[in-house]
Formats: sequence, structure tokens, C-alpha cells
Amino acid sequence: MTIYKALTIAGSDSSGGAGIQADLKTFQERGVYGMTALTTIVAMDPDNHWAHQVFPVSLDTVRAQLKTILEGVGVHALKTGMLGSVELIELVAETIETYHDQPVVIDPVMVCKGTDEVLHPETAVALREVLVPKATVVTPNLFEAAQLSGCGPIRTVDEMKEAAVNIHRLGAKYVLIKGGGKLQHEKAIDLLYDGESFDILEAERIETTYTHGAGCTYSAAITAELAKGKPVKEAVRTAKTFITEAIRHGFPLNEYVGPTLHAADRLYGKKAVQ
Ligand SMILES: Nc1ncnc2c1ncn2[C@@H]1O[C@H](COP(=O)(O)OP(=O)(O)O)[C@@H](O)[C@H]1O
Ligand SMILES: Cc1ncc(COP(=O)(O)O)c(C=O)c1O
Ligand SMILES: [Mg+2]
Repeated sequence: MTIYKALTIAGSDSSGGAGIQADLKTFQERGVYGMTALTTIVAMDPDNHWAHQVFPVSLDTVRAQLKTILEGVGVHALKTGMLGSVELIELVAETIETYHDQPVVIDPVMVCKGTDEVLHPETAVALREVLVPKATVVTPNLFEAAQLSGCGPIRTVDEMKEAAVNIHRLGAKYVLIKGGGKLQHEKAIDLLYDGESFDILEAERIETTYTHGAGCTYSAAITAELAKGKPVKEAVRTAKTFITEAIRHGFPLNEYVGPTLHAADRLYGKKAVQ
């Protein structure tokens, strides 16, 4: 029996809903062995309205983790999440160049939910110019897609299409823009573009604010399916069902944050994508 292995290069969300924790839980749920290269640690302050504090991991430490996994073990697919510095984005891009055989999912994390404030503003340009061109699939939310594409704010499916074309021109093979809860639409719409045609993924829109980590979980589920050798379109459809169930069963951790339930598809799943 083949054990499929996936790597996430991402930050730690101590509260467990997003980041490397979401990725590992999702890999496990999808039957894939998960490994990690930790880039940064995010802590949230309960005495200060859950304000985020970011503690970066040194470049050498990230390099050593990547060597452990990519030279010491090998992976069937990898994904990136929060990277936190231009130097790190460059290191990850070089690493992908060296191990370019596996599918690569780039989740171009710029923002945490609840704010449109870019966490590391200087990294947006490096993401666009250095890392997105290496992606098998890039998975921006609406805010990130606007930043990467150079388009203004994205409010409609037509504007999502325009942004997807621009991002595809950067070199990503597939562009998946997440309309999610922010697009004014009765469904939760995502748009997948492969340079030729647009696929709309449509799922039930769930009335909830417990979506912390939804993007990480979605991109990790896509990575897991790609690790198993699934084609991109099938991987994205499977992941869409998975994230819809995880959001349906999202829950509050405290007054500030509610993550999705990574185990929901296994525990309560039903088909969600139309
Ligand atoms: N309220 C919702 N109901 C159903 N699906 C949602 C909802 N909000 C987000 N999604 C879906 O969750 C996935 C992650 O999207 P999103 O939350 O926009 O990402 P991010 O966490 O990176 O901002 C996408 O498939 C999106 O369509
Ligand atoms: C370490 C880390 N990575 C990524 C994210 C982005 O999470 P989301 O999946 O909600 O976009 C967060 C948000 O808090 C985070 O803390
Ligand atoms: Mg995100």
C-alpha cells in the first residue's frame, strides 16, 4: 500500500483552526501523511481583543526543515500558507524550483479573517512575482486576488474572471479564486481557471461567522487529493465538498474566533457541491 505524503510550509495558528494545524488535521482526514516546515508562529492576545502577534522562525531553521523533508523523505505534493517575509518567499520559490516534480498549491495568505489589513504588506509583490508563477494551483480569496491581479475590488463573478486571467498570466497553471462569504451571491462560489475555460464551483452558502481557517483547510484538502494523484479539477471538487461540511459544522472557540470543523466530512458529511 502506498502511503501518500504531503508537506505544508506555513505558520502556526496556536488556536488550532488555521495555518499548519488546519493543514495537518486536513491531511489526516484525507488519508495523507502530513509533514511540516514551520515559518512563523502566530499568537493571539485574549487581554487585547485577540490581537495577532507574529513571531518569525529564522531562515536557517526553515531551510533545515525543508532539507529534512524534501531530501530526507520526499513528498507527493506540497502547499504553502503564511510565509511572512520576502526572504522566505524567495527560499520557498528556490526550493520548489529544485523539487519541481510534485504538484504545488500556493495559498497566498495575506490577511486573517475579520480584517482586510495585509499582515506583511511587503510580501504581496514577492508572492506575485516570485511564488505564484511556480503554482500548480493558486488559491487567493477575493482580497488576495485583487492584490495579485492588480484589479480593483472584486464584487462579481465577471470581475473574478478578469482577475483569474491576470493571475494566470503570472504563470500559475490553475487559478482558484474563492468568492466565499464575501461575494454578494446566494451560493458560495469559487472560480477555477486553467488558461482556457472557467469552472464555477457552487455550494450551499452557510450563514455563519465560524470560518476561521477555511482557506487553509480548503487548500490543504486540494493538496491531499493531488498527493494521491487526482487531477486538479477533481481535487478541487472533492475539497469544496470537504470545506463546505467543515464550515457547516464550524463552532466558537471563544468570543473572538470560530474555526471550521476539520473532521466534519467524516463525521457528518453529505454531498455539498452542485
Ligand atoms: N459562509 C460560507 N458558506 C459556504 N462556503 C463558504 C463560506 N465562506 C467561505 N466559504 C468557502 O470556503 C472556502 C474558503 O474561502 P474563504 O473563506 O474565502 O478563504 P480564506 O479563509 O482564505 O479567506 C471557499 O470554498 C469558499 O467559497
Ligand atoms: C498561521 C496562519 N496561517 C493562515 C491564516 C489564514 O487563515 P484563513 O484560512 O482563515 O485564511 C491564519 C489566520 O489566522 C493564521 O494564523
Ligand atoms: Mg486564507
